[in-house]
Amino acid sequence: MRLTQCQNFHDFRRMARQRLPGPIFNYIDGAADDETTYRRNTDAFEACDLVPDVLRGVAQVDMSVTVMGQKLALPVYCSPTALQRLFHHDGERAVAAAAGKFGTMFGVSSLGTVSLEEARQISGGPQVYQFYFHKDRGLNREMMARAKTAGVQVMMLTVDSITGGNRERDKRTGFAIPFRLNLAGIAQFAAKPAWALNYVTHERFRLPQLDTHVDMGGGAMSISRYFTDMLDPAMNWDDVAAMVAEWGGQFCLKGIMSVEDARRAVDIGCTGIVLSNHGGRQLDGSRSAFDQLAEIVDAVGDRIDVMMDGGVQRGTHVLKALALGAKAVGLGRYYLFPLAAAGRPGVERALDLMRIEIERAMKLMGCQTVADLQRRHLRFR
Ligand SMILES: Cc1cc2nc3c(=O)[nH]c(=O)nc-3n(C[C@H](O)[C@H](O)[C@H](O)COP(=O)(O)O)c2cc1C
Repeated sequence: MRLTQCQNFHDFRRMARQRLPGPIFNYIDGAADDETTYRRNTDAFEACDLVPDVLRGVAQVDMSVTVMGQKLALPVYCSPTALQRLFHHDGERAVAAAAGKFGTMFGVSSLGTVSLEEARQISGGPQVYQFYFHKDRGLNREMMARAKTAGVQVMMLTVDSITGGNRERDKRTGFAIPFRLNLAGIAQFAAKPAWALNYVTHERFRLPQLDTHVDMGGGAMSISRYFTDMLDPAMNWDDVAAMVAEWGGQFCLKGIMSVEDARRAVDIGCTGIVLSNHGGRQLDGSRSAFDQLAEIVDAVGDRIDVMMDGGVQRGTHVLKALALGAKAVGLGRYYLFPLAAAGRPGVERALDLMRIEIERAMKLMGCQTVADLQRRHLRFR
């Protein structure tokens, strides 16, 4: 399969599956427990229909939005994801460059494989630093100071990962960092020699955000042990309030779902929240962000920027979320499969297809600007 044959999410996913060793494909594609939340994330968009206006003079369409003080040319951004150089040797470099080209925002994960400083130099677009809260408060402060020095515009604290989700596909393959593959996993790596060749002929795999704290080489600290040993399950609202004050800029919480928590985020001075269930990878059975969106927008939408992610595969999904009041929509696997399939050209093609789909759908909906999209354009079945 070739990149030019990829027309949508499913095509990119198929191409990524052909290229990646099974354990890595399943790490991206998988989710927690029975993966019910993962499935619902996309299905939720089918719960309502778009009701278009016509004859609205849509020769020019402006897709830009302003979210957390950042002007984005598109109402979608690349949500932070871990370990991107495992998926393609260019990893975050490819995503940062593609996001910059399309004038949108991208996130670098604490578990990113390219340094946030390097990503900042590659992309002209606004950058999010996705942060986990460590037991070591000094480390938290150090990481925020580092992000500030690098010129990161938005701090994003992930709050839905207080403990690791139950990813049974990874247990079956033995996927872990450092690799601890079982026999079946090793066989699947052997079946994809092109990936293996790229992996060994490019620079060593690193986690530059955590380099000095997590030893990947000797197998001393795996990612799951990073979660259990270094992150602080005692984190509470007071801890986060202190971080928000210390950062003193755009700060959002990723993984808020309840109205109660959304109000608290406003109270402690956050400028944004992302409704998210981590792509179904954490609490299986939790509600989808799209299902929960209207309730949250109604409660706090006039005081804080509400974003959402999870299951977005189409421009029309984005339009539905915007119509309910989301300020912008995060993409996860939508750009990860293209990254795995073809690196930077893959991510660029995916973002371009998304741009074309959003523009076309806005025209067909009779909307010149994102602000024209209203609740009245949606009817729930
Ligand atoms: C492979 C993978 C790695 C991820 N790594 C992180 C991470 O390091 N930090 C984080 O906050 N979210 C992470 N996420 C969650 C995404 O940021 C986003 O919330 C999710 O992918 C959205 O769902 P979608 O993939 O259906 O679009 C990850 C998701 C995937 C698929």
